[in-house]
Amino acid sequence: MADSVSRVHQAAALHRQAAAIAEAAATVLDGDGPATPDPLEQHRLVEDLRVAAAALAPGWLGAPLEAQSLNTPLGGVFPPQFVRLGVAQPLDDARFPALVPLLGTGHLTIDATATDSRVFGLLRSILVRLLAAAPAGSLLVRAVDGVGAGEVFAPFADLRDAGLMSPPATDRQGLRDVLAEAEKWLRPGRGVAPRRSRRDRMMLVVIASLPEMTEGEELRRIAALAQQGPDSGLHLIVAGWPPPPLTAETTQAPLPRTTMISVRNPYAVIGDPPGATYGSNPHVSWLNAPVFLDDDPPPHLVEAVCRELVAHSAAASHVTLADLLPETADEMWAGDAAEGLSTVVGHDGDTPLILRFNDLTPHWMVGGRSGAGKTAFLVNVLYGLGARYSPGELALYLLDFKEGVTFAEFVPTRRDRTWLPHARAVGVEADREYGLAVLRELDAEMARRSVAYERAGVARFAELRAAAAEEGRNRPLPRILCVIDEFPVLLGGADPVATEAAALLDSLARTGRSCGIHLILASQNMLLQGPRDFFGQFPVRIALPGGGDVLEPANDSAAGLPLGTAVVNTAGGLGGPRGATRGHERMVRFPDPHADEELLSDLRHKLWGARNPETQPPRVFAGYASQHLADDPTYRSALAGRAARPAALVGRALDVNLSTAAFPFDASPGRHLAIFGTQASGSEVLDAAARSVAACHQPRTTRFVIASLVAEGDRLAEALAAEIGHRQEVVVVDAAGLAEELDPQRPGYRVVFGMDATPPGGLRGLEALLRDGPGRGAHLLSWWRDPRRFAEATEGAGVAGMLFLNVPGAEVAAMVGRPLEWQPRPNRALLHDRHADRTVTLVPFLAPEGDEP
Ligand SMILES: Nc1ncnc2c1ncn2[C@@H]1O[C@H](COP(=O)(O)OP(=O)(O)OP(=O)(O)O)[C@@H](O)[C@H]1O
Repeated sequence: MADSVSRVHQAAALHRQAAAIAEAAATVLDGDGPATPDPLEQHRLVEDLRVAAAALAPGWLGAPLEAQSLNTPLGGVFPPQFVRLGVAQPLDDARFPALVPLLGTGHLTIDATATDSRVFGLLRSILVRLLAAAPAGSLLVRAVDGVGAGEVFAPFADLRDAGLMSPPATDRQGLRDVLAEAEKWLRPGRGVAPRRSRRDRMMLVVIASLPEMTEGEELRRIAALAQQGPDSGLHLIVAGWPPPPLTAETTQAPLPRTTMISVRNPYAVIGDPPGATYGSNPHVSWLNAPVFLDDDPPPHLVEAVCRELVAHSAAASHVTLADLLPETADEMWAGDAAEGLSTVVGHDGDTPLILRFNDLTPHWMVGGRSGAGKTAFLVNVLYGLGARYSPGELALYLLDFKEGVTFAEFVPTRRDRTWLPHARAVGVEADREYGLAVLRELDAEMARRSVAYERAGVARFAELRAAAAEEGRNRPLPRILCVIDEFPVLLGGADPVATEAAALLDSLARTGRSCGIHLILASQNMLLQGPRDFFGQFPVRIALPGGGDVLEPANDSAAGLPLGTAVVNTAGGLGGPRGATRGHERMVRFPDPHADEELLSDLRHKLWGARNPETQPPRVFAGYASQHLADDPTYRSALAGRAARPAALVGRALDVNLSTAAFPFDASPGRHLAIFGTQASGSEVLDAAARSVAACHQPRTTRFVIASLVAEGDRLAEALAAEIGHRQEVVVVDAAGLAEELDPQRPGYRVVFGMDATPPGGLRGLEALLRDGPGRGAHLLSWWRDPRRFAEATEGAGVAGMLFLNVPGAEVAAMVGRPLEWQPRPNRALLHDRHADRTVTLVPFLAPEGDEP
């Protein structure tokens, strides 16, 4: 620190000295003075200027790059203030480096774009100088090149992974994104007392050429950034400014706080820098000597600088999953959750940052754009906790509402049968209904715990656990952590699911803390516009790249974060005074847990191996997965002869247990099942329903009549007849045969594929069968592609069980007789039982063929 202060003092002294020399030189260089300057005197001054330039722009900033040694060390004073643009040549044989102040002062504009080879070379040489001279990682470059497709920035591409340079924006939207990021970089709270700069990073926006169609709006934003930027460490280099005016609207003044370069042939003229002048003559506002701009730097030089910066960033960011885990094997599962849970979430320099779930920091919120490493961060936290606390101390409920695999690694798969033993329920690409069911389960657990508090007469979770231990309960009460990725999906939409989910989340957020129930809500799009006091329950805010929204609007500390870093704030995102450090905010680096798959896999196997062998695997809901009758536990127990009464099993309900959705048959009139939907999956659900009913009956105790009236049903009907034929009497009929079989006096099941295709007159017996059949053990299981045909045929004779596939909500409402919450979507169905007045959304049973990967 003292070192850098003294270096700043030194630079300031050099600056004063150089300014004095420049002033003396200017008198002579202002060639339009009355007397022709003495060449000898000019040579002497040029020499003085060279000395001054070497002091102001040492090393990388001012040396000729073609002669620059690769061994010149990188880094130096922050910020590198002066940078060389080229060589000024007042006389044929007298030259000195032409410098401008840029970082820490203002901006640079060039009146030609990088399509001019001199500008092209200049931009690269300025970039390599600044990147090499600034302390590694302290200069973030945002690049725009509307015309040249980013070619000028190509040699710097390696800096992208280190987060130091963005991929060049090449169109108007890209420009807007860059401007938006730069605007975020601006310090808020202008107009309040100036604060000491806390930033140790600067942002440099380099526009090599504006995209076509750039409009007045963007140009104004650039001008506004130029006005406000320097106070916040934001600087611009704009080539092609002012842009050629297309309309009065796009006519632009020079940018404020800017040194302007005007490219002539073969030299350039450099205007006065902001707030200063090169000359003493008030009529001359430029450096009164032609300047030959620096050429494109040697490629190996750029490459070497980039390589070293990337290596530096990799070394600085080298945190591995092992750094977040307990150090020794003895510490595995040694944690006691009575007072809270804690884990290391990342490293601040060399210091591990420990975060907690306890009374003070009960819930966390995580924000970051897509690809910012949210999954990585959450997976780290889950393994960190899973390694420290046993499943008896910590239970996990994991919900992911986006397409992706955030939590898929915690559940058993065909390839790897292990699972994270703490996981109780895992939803991958979960449905909102499933999310709601999980919240209900947590709410019920919270209610049970609240009652236990009252009974035990205690107020704190640790006391509750102690009381339970005294009562001789040998298992401690675990803390529960529920992680919800993309939680806005659950709360989105103005429907009853959203309303109930919001109420449950609110109650969990408020009351959960005292019951040992904790939440992590994550999203790429925070919109913290819900009730303020709801978000107030989340004191821990973690901002990953692009996730600054989780912080207070006035807190800009997450601007420009590279991948693998996060701002962790434990004061609800509050910024607070820009002091040297903020006690409640840290920037940490965190690893990509999947960088070392072997370590990860070993860890999961170790945790799984240590579980109580009686632990059940988590209940898993994978939104995209099909469900099959053959895997269903209720069906299996029916096959084993344990069915209490016949029921058609049609799918798995969207509840936490994925319970089997069943339609039971009894003797009440109307006890039949009708399946609706044009999709052929209707025939598959009917097939599952018929198989399951057959399984519920002891062999040779009932009779099945099977008819397929549509081509889509033929194959299934045939296979079904063969299958059921092993256990029960089966008759396969055509439309005419079916008409005969619609006889309520004959017990048994009629299974009809495509019943809407019955020829006219073929449904005459239907009404009687529907009404009187059940009393005699006769039931109809049918699939209708067209619900209207069903309505006409049944004419109000009730069918109690209706299962809807791709049937619009309005039609469902008309058939059920009242509105129901239903949006038809792939792989989902709605089952309504009129008698029980129950409706469930479910994943229907499909035939196993065809949908397996
Ligand atoms: N700390 C890290 N260091 C380096 N690479 C990382 C780090 N964290 C994540 N990554 C990589 O970045 C990519 C995106 O990470 P991740 O999937 O975690 O992001 P995400 O925010 O969950 O994205 P999405 O929301 O789109 O799923 C992955 O390829 C991952 O390997």
